[in-house]
Amino acid sequence: MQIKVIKGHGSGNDFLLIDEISNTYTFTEKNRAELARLLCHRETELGADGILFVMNSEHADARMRVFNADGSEASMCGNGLRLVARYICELYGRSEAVIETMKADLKVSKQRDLFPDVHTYQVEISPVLFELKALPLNLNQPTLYNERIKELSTELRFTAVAVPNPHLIAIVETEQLQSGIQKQLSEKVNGPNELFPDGVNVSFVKQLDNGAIYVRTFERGVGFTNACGTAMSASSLVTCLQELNPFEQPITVYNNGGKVQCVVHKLARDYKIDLIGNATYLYESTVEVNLERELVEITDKKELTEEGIYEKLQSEVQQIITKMLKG
Ligand SMILES: N[C@@H](CCC[C@H](N)C(=O)O)C(=O)O
Repeated sequence: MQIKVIKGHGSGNDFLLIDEISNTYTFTEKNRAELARLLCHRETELGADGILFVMNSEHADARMRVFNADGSEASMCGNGLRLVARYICELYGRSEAVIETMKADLKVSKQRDLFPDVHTYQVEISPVLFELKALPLNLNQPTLYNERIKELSTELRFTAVAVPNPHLIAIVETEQLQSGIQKQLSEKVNGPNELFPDGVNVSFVKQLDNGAIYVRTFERGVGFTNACGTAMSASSLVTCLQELNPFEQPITVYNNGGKVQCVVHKLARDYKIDLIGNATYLYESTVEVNLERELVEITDKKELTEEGIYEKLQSEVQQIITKMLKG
């Protein structure tokens, strides 16, 4: 079959966007998982952290489904939603839209560029759930807030939150970032294990100046990625709850692929987060895919020029991260 894809990224978290609104593909559920495993594989010419399928919605402007590189489906994807926001706003000539995701309809809108000439979108991250059954996390307590999990580490304290995909977050110091502990415990909770039967995204967060944090995430179904939008949003929330950053004010979140801003809103009964960052396209291409024989061939490719502009933001951020890690 022939498939048109757009390769893009949000903070270096890269995706293949497939438009099922304008094209009449007849993918089965099995096909979507197979396409994710095949096209995202880094040894193919494409390679990505996941696939974003953009579909018609019965009640919203469009629907997003996100598949991780291992073929598992995630309920949400913050960086991916910014790409879908851009795609739908440009497709319909709008500056805002509502996108249906697995568990919620989310507002998205075009914003002033975060960095000169970098397309910037804001997406809503909601619902926010602290009940352990929402992740799920099998511990004999209702929630986990800044607490130890003895099976994972004797020194780190974790908060568990679903937004609504599952996240485990630890606020750490530079030495802990530089140790191998994040990889070790992330692999444990994302392999067969009793604590997190569905796996979990694991983030280490370091507070920088007031109003700025650094977040590194090991993503469920992928491994370490440059950035994870839902993780940066959940991490911002955790820093507000620990009074490291204020609610209702922009928090700059540095990551290995760039930077975003998060604003954490405290509502009457719960929280919601605005995630604001780039939606950068790298190229558009047509691929010939044979799922049975696991073959992919790019038959047409149009490079776009946006990455050169984004690299300026990226090099500024790299200097900040290097300085931070040197202490
Ligand atoms: N990178 C995404 C999250 C993608 C899904 C995640 N790996 C999961 O399985 O929950 C983001 O930007 O939020």
